[in-house]
Amino acid sequence: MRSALIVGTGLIGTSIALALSRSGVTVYLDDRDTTAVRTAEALGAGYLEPPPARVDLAVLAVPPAHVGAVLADCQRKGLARAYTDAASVKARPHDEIRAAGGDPGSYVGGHPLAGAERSGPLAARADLFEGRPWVLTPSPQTDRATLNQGLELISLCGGVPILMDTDAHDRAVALTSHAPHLVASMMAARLEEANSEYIRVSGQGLRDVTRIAGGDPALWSDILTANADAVADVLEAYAADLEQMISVLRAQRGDDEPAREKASAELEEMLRRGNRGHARVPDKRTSLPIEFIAVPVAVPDQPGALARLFSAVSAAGVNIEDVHIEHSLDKPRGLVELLVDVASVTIVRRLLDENGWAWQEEVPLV
Ligand SMILES: NC(=O)c1ccc[n+]([C@@H]2O[C@H](COP(=O)([O-])OP(=O)(O)OC[C@H]3O[C@@H](n4cnc5c(N)ncnc54)[C@H](O)[C@@H]3O)[C@@H](O)[C@H]2O)c1
Ligand SMILES: O=C(O)C(=O)C[C@]1(C(=O)O)C=C[C@@H](O)C=C1
Repeated sequence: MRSALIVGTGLIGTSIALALSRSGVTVYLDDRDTTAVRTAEALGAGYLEPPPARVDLAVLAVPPAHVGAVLADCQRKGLARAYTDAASVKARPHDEIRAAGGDPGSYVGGHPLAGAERSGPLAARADLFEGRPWVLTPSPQTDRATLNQGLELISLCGGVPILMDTDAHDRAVALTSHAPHLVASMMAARLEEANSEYIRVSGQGLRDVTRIAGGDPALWSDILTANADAVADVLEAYAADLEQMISVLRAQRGDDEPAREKASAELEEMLRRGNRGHARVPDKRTSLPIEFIAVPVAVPDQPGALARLFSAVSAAGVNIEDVHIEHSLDKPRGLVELLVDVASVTIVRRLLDENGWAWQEEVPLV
């Protein structure tokens, strides 16, 4: 791929543009919001002027409801040889493309499974898609050259391609992304009017389960309405679980000892089901065929402390595969979990001792 046009230079479009520019692709930027497109240009994501000739690939990183019309418009103008999008739902944009008179041959649907709860170009990162799944939904009409451009895009962004049909994709993300987002919003909504004394008594758990509730309501309302049935199916399953858990907990206040025991067993089984489901969530640790160890290190809440820790580890030639940070609100320190491969643990442990860092027993992750 030599040239690309990115339409929609928000979080996803600018992240794709940065990744492509970094790989030497000439990238042109377009957005109906001039501030967004100028910001993306200032970040080094690409050029503001219209492409002087047909580009190899146009990527439509606009909200799902806009994909059909934007694609038809770009195809009418003949802006690219091939087209893809990044929308979080696939069946409805496919239908809208047909309805808007778009050419299905030069289009392949796309959806990178990476993002953030922040919108706009300032939240963009060139490495956002590294190691992340990226679904392509070719239709029977999609031509081979277009599919290859989609695959090359994913490869240039460091993603992992997955081919699916649109309905299977939408059912999958209803379970793995859309319903969890709505539930995170509902959990966070319960905090809106809660007593602030109660909210103060919160730890990392609440932040973990509500982070995505910070997402853009307009975008998420578009996503959820475009995948409404599949999301409602998942919510019905949650509702059955919720009903069961309410009865299980209410049973604890009765005098019926056998009923209480049965309820406790059901509660524990739900928690075990949760453990088993959680263990199936893929992440960098489980998707790579290497054994990782997490080394938890106490880090003082001081300017430069993290940088000192990271540079000490990298100076020893050890790659930090991933890092999790847990802040202590009431203590002047946090807990930083360094993920390193099993062969490097002894080196890291010695290095931490030599430099006076307090570390805990490492936790094997796979
Ligand atoms: N946010 C995520 O985590 C995430 C992850 C994967 C995929 N996606 C999908 O990527 C797409 C973009 O999401 P985002 O998070 O980057 O949103 P964003 O709000 O950060 O960016 C969207 C951009 O599209 C522009 N835009 C809207 N309509 C347009 C039009 N008709 N023509 C030209 N520009 C237009 C907006 O001005 C905005 O700059 C969405 O389809 C979303 O479903 C989002
Ligand atoms: O990590 C996040 O903040 C996201 O919300 C990313 C996330 C998700 O994993 O559900 C959200 C929507 C997208 O379509 C793809 C990815």
